[in-house]
Amino acid sequence: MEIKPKMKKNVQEYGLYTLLVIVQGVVLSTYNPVAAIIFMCLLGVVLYRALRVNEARTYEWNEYIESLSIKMDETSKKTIESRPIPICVIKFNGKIFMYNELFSEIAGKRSLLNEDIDEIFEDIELDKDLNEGKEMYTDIVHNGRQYTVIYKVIKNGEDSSSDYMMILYMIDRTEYRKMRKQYLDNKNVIGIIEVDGYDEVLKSAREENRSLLTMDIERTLSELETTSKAALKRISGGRFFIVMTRKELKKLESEKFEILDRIRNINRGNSLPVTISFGIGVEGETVADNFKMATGALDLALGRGGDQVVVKTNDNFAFYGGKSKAIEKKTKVKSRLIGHALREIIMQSEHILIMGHRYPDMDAMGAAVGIYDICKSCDKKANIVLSSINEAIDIFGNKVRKNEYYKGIFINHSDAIELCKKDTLVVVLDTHRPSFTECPELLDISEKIVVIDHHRRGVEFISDTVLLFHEIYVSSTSEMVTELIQYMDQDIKINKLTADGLLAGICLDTKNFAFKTGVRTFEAASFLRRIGADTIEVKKLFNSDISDFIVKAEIIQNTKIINNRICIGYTTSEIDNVNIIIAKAADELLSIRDVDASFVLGQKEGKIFISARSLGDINVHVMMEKLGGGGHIDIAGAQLKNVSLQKAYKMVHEIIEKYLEEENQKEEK
Ligand SMILES: Nc1ncnc2c1ncn2[C@@H]1O[C@@H]2COP(=O)(O)O[C@H]3[C@@H](O)[C@H](n4cnc5c(N)ncnc54)O[C@@H]3COP(=O)(O)O[C@H]2[C@H]1O
Ligand SMILES: [Mn+2]
Repeated sequence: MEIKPKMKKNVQEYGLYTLLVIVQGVVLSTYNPVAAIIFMCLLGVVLYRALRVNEARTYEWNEYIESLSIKMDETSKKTIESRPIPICVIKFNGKIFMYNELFSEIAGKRSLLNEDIDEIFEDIELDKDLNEGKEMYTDIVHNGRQYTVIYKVIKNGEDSSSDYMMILYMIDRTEYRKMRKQYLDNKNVIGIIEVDGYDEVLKSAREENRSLLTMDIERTLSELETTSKAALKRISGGRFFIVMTRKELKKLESEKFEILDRIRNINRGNSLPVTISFGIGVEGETVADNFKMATGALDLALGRGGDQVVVKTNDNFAFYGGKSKAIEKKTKVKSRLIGHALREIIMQSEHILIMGHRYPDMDAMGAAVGIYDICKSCDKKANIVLSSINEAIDIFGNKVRKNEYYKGIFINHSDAIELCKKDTLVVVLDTHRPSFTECPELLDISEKIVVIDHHRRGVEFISDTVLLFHEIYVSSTSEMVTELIQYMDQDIKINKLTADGLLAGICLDTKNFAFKTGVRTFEAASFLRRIGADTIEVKKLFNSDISDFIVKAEIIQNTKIINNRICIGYTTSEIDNVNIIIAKAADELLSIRDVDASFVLGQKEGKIFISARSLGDINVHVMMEKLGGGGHIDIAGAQLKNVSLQKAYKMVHEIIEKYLEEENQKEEK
């Protein structure tokens, strides 16, 4: 309103004139007092009238201005009132300025002018962005109904002094949401259940107990069928097919698939525990999609050691359980079959490229020279792809390099990429993650890939293999390659240093025959001993410098023990082989009494390395998976980029706490 300043100005001028006239009156009074009094009285009357007229004009002016804006509001009011959806206009301070009847019905109040929108809808959150015309959305619940509020900023008028306001449209989504939830809840979920090592488990019970064992399994699963309102059907021996709804799946997920524990508790004197692998497909477009996803999920569950549930959605996997160690299978049939197949593939290839994981360790390297010797015995040219000899393999690597037998064995990445053709055989060892291999480019070029690995399956997997040898219950890739050598039809000649390398691989991954060591591990070791492996030479391959001992001491010094059970330590020393030292330190921390698991962190080249170890009760594989790592149930690791050591330490600490918390909850149940 422009009128006020002008009024003030006018009054000031009136004052000046009045002052002048009064001065005149005073001067006049010295000449003629009577005339002066009459003059003064007339002046009073005139002034009074002037003031009254002024007041009346201001009032009229204000009336006029207000009527103008009311007229303007009247038009917009009409449009708003006629709209068939609830609408309201609020000022930027949240006060209601205008609304229609539908809106007041929702709000549950007739008169809403100047009320605060926040007080009517408690959970409303409006983004007060001065972005004129941009449509924004927020969801609220009011009186048990769900609304989507569409709102935008508008200007009340054309000129720069006009006010910004917000217009809100309320869309009632209650019915839609209800139907959507019902639709999603009732969508189908397909599952395939496999009893892990069904035949072996049955055989592990006395003959007369076997039928009881199968009955127990069936009864437990049909309980699941009933409680989940599902349909269950046995497909073959230890395989079942199950269909249920998503609503029921959610219940199973929220109780973390108790069925795993119930199955594991079955006891009919069987020496092997009963466990299941359960693959579930959900969110697929069709039933066929869900079935396909369930099959993939089951493979993944089995590849991770069984005793777990894998739920596959369109773009994700969720894992439940997986606490048991995989059981060593006594049959060597598979090694013989694979050995035979591998020889055939090698014979059909001109050139073989062998690679392990990045930063190869003695297991990968031992297995690599083992495959190299197989190729050599078949008169084929082979190379090991290696960018540089790292500290984990330096003693062995340099011995190989100097040895005439292995002349020209190592090639670097660029040479390998140049050499690699479509039909070049690429043998990947000690990993199944494409991105984790020494030279991932080769996997894109070659159409002939063989993978030999013993790690529990992660989500990422080399899929197009001509031959896959993936056994998670063996100690090491070196053990697997040793078996292949043993069972290949051809007479394979193994160099003594190769035998040392293979034995070193087994020693490393079993921590000198303490972990994951089965009957077959000793058999492989004794085979290697027979063909010339020297245990003292193997031990020397692992010797370390005094500086390593000092860093290890630093780690042990700052190790913290949580709940008397889990160790966490770190080093800030950025030495080259820090990843090996933390691995060794993590191994050693397990020797502390009562300690079940250990985690050690280190850093180099802007990357954080984490080594995790466990005596078996705690699954460090899933804990490291949370950080993008992997490994085995008892030996795992992860690497992190773009985080500080402190941050990484905190992350690991939180994972440990969460684990202990979940375990507590389980115990309380
Ligand atoms: N991002 C990721 N994704 C998937 N898997 C991941 C991963 N990061 C680590 N892993 C897996 O976790 C296991 C533990 O790794 P870590 O480096 O602690 O421990 C490694 C290695 O650093 C350690 N090591 C190597 N040389 C050693 C030596 N001279 N003395 C003691 N330990 C040694 O022995 C362990 C060998 O274990 P293994 O190869 O069977 O399995 C490894 C590794 O393959
Ligand atoms: Mn290994």
